[in-house]
Amino acid sequence: MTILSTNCAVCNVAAPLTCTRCKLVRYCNGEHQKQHWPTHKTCCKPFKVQNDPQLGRYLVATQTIQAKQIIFVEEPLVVGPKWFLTDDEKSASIVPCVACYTPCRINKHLCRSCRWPVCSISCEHEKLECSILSLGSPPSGKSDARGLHDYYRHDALLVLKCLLLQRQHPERWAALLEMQSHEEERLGTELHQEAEQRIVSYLQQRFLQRIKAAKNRESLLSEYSAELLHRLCGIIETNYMVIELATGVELSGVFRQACMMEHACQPNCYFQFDAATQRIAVRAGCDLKKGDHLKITYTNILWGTQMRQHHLRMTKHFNCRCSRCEDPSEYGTYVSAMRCLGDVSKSCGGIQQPVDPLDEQTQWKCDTCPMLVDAAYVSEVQTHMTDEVEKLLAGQPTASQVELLLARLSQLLHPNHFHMFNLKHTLIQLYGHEPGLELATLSDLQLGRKQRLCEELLNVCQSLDPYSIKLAIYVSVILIEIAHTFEEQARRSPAKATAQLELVRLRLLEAQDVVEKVQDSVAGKKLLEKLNLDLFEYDKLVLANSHSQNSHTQTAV
Ligand SMILES: C[S@@+](CC[C@H](N)C(=O)[O-])C[C@H]1O[C@@H](n2cnc3c(N)ncnc32)[C@H](O)[C@@H]1O
Repeated sequence: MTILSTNCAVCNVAAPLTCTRCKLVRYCNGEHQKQHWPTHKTCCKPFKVQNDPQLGRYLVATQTIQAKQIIFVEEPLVVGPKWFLTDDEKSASIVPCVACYTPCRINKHLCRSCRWPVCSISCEHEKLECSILSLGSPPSGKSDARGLHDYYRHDALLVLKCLLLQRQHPERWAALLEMQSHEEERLGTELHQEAEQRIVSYLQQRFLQRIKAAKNRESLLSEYSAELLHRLCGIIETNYMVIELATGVELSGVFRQACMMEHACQPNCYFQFDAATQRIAVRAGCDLKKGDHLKITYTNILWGTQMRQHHLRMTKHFNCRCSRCEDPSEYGTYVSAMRCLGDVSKSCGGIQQPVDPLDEQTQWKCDTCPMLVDAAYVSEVQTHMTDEVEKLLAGQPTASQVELLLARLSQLLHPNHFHMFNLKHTLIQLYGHEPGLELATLSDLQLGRKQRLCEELLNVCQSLDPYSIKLAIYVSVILIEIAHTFEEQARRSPAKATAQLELVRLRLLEAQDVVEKVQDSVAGKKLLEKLNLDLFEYDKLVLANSHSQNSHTQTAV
């Protein structure tokens, strides 16, 4: 993706100068820059940094900003391999190339100097990083998989890359150290212990402690104490942003300004990453007014309040007090709500919600009967269900298997509960696509169910994320599936076909607009391809429909 035009804003020729304030607009010469200023000043750098005792630094719009407008573009302070690996990734035989992050076999090609995995022998990486990694004792050719994984811990390299800034970019190093690290809150926590084992002792014992004895130590690093490494882990943990490349590779980056955006469970900004320049562009997700805070979501927007709060407390050390977190019904979606089972004498079927959603230990009360249940009970039920849902979805289930689990969970959960949401989102992609359940073979009842499920899911998404920022992929899938049901209905009832086809067109265009935000991700790219095919199919249907309408008219005449 090219984020910005590289041409002059006045005459559109290749332009070497950039507006020094916003760094967004280019000019071929100073004359054109001056000439453009009266127009450009109305939108140049439309935000400022502010400070608050609770939020720390945060960003505020200083003027109206239109939806999708780029608010700022910036280079990273540091970018490196994915910061948190899943268990499967920790023991995978495919790892990111130490130089360019292209996935490569762990023991196929190794950098000639440091002996770390590279995608090809000619792919070179940064010299200082290579010199430090060269101090290690790489596993021999005979090492088993465990030995290789213990040594090549690419998830520790982001901290090493931070350390390198001391020498490579002192100004970036200073900016990095200004970032919030929550060092004190981390002490004694699991996060701290994990960082000690995964990063700090690993980097120190394998590489950094060998600097003192190195012949070229003067040219390496001077500061690498355990305390400093822990501080860097805290800075990364508090601030890192996930960057998904078009290849599917996930990186982690720390950005001076973008990382100042505060968290809200309903975001109003989103960002796109340009792999070629490594720059990030922050865009408005909706129209913003002067004084609006620029907000992104640090956690999973589809989780219920208790899970989001827990995650934010554990990893970012704050209690979110946003309007969604304060609302027991979560904007009327009930994505955390449980079904009340009543007591031994009487069943109920009411809805149970947290009395105080901001309190982890809160009781949950029924909206119909006096029943109260403990947070521990709710948490146990949810954990059990997480296991069941994850297990089922990991195994590529059939529609009838998903329906069975849905029916079972519906005894205990609100129809919009996030577990139900996940199952239903899978189901809408099975009805119409599973062998034997293709659109044409669905009964009217099944087609109606698909459509109702789509509408329910869309309502939840629009309440939680009205600008389809975090849920762009989910929403595009739903819109595409709604379009499929309308298309099938058009095929089934020729009398209503013209009206149904218009609905298909509207839903597909809506999906196209939403998917634009995530067009650089693997899922976004796939959806765009699917949308193009669907639009082609739509055109064919419109043509066929107009032929059949014409022939009807002629027959009637
Ligand atoms: C990515 S940093 C944001 C920049 C940070 N405020 C600074 O001054 O560097 C994340 C940290 O900002 C604070 N923060 C962000 N959003 C917040 C919110 N909605 N409520 C309270 N604190 C928040 C928390 O301390 C969090 O760990």
